[in-house]
Amino acid sequence: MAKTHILAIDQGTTSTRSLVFDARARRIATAQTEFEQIYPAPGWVEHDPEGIWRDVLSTAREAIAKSGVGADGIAAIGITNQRETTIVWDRATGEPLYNAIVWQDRRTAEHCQALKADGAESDIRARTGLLVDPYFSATKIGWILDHVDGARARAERGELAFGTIDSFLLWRLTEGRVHATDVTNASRTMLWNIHDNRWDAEMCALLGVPDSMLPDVHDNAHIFGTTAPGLFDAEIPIAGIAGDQQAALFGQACFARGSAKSTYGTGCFLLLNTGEEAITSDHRMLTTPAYRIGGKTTYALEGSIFVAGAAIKWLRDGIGVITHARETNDMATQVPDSHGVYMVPAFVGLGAPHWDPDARGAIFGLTLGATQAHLARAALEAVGYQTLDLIEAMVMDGGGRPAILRVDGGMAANDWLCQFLADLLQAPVERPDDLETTARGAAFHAGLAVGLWSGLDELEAIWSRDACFEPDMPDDKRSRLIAGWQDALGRTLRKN
Ligand SMILES: Nc1ncnc2c1ncn2[C@@H]1O[C@H](COP(=O)(O)OP(=O)(O)O)[C@@H](O)[C@H]1O
Ligand SMILES: O=P(O)(O)OC[C@H](O)CO
Repeated sequence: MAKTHILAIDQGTTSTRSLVFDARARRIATAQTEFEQIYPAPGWVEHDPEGIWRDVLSTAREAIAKSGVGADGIAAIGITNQRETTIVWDRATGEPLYNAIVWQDRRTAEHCQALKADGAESDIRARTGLLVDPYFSATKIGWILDHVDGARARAERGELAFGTIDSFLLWRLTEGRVHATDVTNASRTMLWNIHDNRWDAEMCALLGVPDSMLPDVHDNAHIFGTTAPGLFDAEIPIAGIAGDQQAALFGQACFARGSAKSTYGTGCFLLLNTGEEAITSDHRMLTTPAYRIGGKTTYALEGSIFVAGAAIKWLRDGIGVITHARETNDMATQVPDSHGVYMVPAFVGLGAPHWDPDARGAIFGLTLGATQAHLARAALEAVGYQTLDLIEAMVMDGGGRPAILRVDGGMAANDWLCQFLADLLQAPVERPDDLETTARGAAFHAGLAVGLWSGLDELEAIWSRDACFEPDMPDDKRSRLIAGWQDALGRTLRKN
């Protein structure tokens, strides 16, 4: 059978999906399952690695079956994953020593404070492009080595392996034959030198991670290995790996310097392609490889907002203002403005560009005329204002102002939000016909590696648009709205 399809595995924070794409990158089959979040203590978040592996295998088999092309028709597998989440396993048995410690987990906050107090932040930033924060993998690895009996000694003897989820899945898919990752996942560990393209010995020493634990690092489009016999009805090359936000940038065909995508799910992650230049941000953005193909790295600036769709979920589950997230679209349309109501959704602090972990959510401007519709509109507007703040920070960093913003994620289905984004950013907002851009990005990498697609030009031609929202708001209104947001934000930030 002709091998013309790609299986993408998208292992996310709350669900595991497997999707089959055809040679035009059209999604022809999807299988998905949600899984358990484990909260052993306040601020701790874990996942069961064995459960993740079972879900990957079962959804992959189901998606292949649904596609009707059979394992024989699959040219390659692409993996994309929640980033930073950390697993340490035994090289001899493949068994994890501890649950996966998830990117949201804050248990290493004190370690990070100590690193900052020791003045390590600027060096870490210069080498890795990251801020010092429990978000990234290195302090999580250290925690496992220091809290699982005998782990540090075993790591020093070379008996243990570390990996982000992609790397663990690759190990399992190849039955322990391959211990590797890609450059985007490596770059989220705080151990990877983004300029020299190597594990950084000084970072490993500073953070107490033996280099024998670390995976080999390859391009995103690369034949990492082949699935072990018996897992599927055919042995399939694993030919693409990328962290989920970088995969979404790639899936959105943001290949040119200055192109940008924003993914609106629970939170929002905005990545701006900065070409061959790794821009160090003065405004607390992250510098990150977007992709590496043929040994050549393309970089991005990244801004992360912790709460986007989660505020809509709060309107539904927390205070019962709506029954379905999609209702917010009509509610926002019903009123001419938010009636002076501003929501600052700092439910878990504020991420980029403020990084204020102690800020808390607030609603300003309430009068007796305020209604549920105004509240819904204010929640959507807050996503727009925060996106604008990220773009302005990136512009000040020298990343350039994106001519167009491409959006995806569940919340991008909201037309009103897309229009408001266009109005605030004064730039067209484009939505692709398939919002599963993360999986598509992983499929793109895998397809490139096995020659299903010839190069970026062909991928760009494959990308197709569902809608384009053009800016249409008078300047004075825009300025007035933004001034109101900045006032509300200023009152919320803890330093005020
Ligand atoms: N039409 C909509 N309008 C506003 N918010 C929405 C809409 N549809 C979904 N959402 C929000 O988007 C989020 C789901 O998006 P998704 O990309 O599936 O998130 P994740 O992958 O982070 O779980 C939820 O928080 C939900 O409240
Ligand atoms: O799994 P998601 O879509 O919530 O993405 C998580 C990010 O990769 C965390 O950095």
